Amino acid sequence: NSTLNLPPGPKKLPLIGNIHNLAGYLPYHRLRDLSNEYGPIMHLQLGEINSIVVSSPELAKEVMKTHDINFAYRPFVLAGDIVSYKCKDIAFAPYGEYWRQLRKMCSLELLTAKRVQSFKSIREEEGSKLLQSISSSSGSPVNFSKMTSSLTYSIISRAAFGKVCQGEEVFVPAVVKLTEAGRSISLADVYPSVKLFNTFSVVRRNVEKIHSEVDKIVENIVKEHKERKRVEDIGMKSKEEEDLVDVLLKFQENGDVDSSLSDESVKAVILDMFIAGSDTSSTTLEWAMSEMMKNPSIMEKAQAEVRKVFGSKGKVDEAGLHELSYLKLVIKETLRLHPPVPLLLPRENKENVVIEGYDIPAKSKVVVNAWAIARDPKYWDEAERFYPERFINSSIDFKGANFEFIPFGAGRRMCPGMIFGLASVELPLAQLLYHFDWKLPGGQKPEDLDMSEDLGGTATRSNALYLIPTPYIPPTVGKISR
Ligand code: HEM
Repeated sequence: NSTLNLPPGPKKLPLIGNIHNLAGYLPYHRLRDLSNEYGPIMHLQLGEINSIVVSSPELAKEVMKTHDINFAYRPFVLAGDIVSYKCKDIAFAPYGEYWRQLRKMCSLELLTAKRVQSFKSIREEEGSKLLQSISSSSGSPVNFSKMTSSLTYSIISRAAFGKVCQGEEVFVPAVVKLTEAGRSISLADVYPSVKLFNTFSVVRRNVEKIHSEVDKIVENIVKEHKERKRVEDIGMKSKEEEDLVDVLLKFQENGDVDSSLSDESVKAVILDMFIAGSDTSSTTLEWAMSEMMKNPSIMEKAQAEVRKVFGSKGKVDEAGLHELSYLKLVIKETLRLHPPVPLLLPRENKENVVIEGYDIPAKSKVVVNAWAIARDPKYWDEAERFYPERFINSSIDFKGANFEFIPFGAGRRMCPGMIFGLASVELPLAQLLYHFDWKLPGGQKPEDLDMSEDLGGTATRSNALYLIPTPYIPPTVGKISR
């Protein structure tokens, strides 16, 4: 590195480089503080790995648009390698033909607006179950965080596996454990040349153990689907009845994915859907509700809108969601202040490249601090304030064209599950606002609500959100309709 003009960064220590600069902090907070000192493009040495941290919209655009192909690779992460069946999923697959085929499958069938729409009744039924369970605790505190997390897992479970699958009840808790274990950083990740770290890694042992439990269950689910398909001839199933495993098996059978969609690939993609698709939505629900509890006037406005749109219907359905323009602004503002994946997924560049006059060596780990960018007062007025109205008459959106607001990433590797994710947030949020009034427990005032964060699989609240629900009785309706 000594002959290169690397971006600035904190002083490096022998052997560990800058690892000590990150230990013990929330990484995206710490990286924002460091970038305030060293600038929007920073170099950190993490053991043997060159790590580049980008913290401005302009530089995010350089990485994810101008040099998109070069930065479309993912760095090696031991835990991710195990979870993804050696990169046979979408998120860890290296940029190339196999990954391209998987993404094509997402945009043609797996995660299209039409497919997401076909899961409407799943969302409505699971939402109604949640409302019933909250109703039964009316007047006493409910663990809102836990409830929304189990809601989004149920939605993805039913979308992925259909209705009846043996082992599903153990599968979800095992995937939660796997997601937690899968985020571990191991010595093998930062000292790849020391093969012993890879072979004898504690992370390897833990993750392999949980992964093999999960693998057995998902293997059975895939087998069940194949068997059912043989007996029933799934070709007769309408698209609305297909679940995600059915769709993947159809691609496998037709040889559409480079003739190489093995059973392992099917399992890897299904696990991706769970890991990438459930906590991201429940975290968004949790923060949207937290921000509205903190800002009662916003809560009132959102509730007034949903209660006006659905009026005396007695229930919220997806057909009317497009009328909830203020609720959509609330969700947008939640994703700005609380992007569930604050550092996106790390990228790796295949070739040496110069950015902002600095050398970025090939195979650097490149991190975009989307959280810091979305709170930067240079780009946002009253950046720390939760203010959904900021998006009225603004063309700024999260679809990957405005680099100051990239909760779903941008460019080739942008999240393919955005429509699915938003659908799993909008309906439940509207239902929860329509059917209940909400209070903080223990006489807490809005300003007392703790908003501190923790980085689990996603950037969640550090303490679960407890709220007291009081059922709202719509003008001409006596009970929650199912
Ligand atoms: C609020 C919900 C969600 C948010 C905020 C979110 C965010 C993200 C982000 C930031 C990335 C990395 C993008 C990049 O590297 O530029 C990503 C990747 C990905 N997401 Fe999502 N996501 C959400 C929901 C979902 C859902 C519901 C699914 C699937 C059912 C999904 C599947 C994926 C996959 C497969 C990738 C990897 C893409 C690739 O590497 O090519 N996500 N997501």
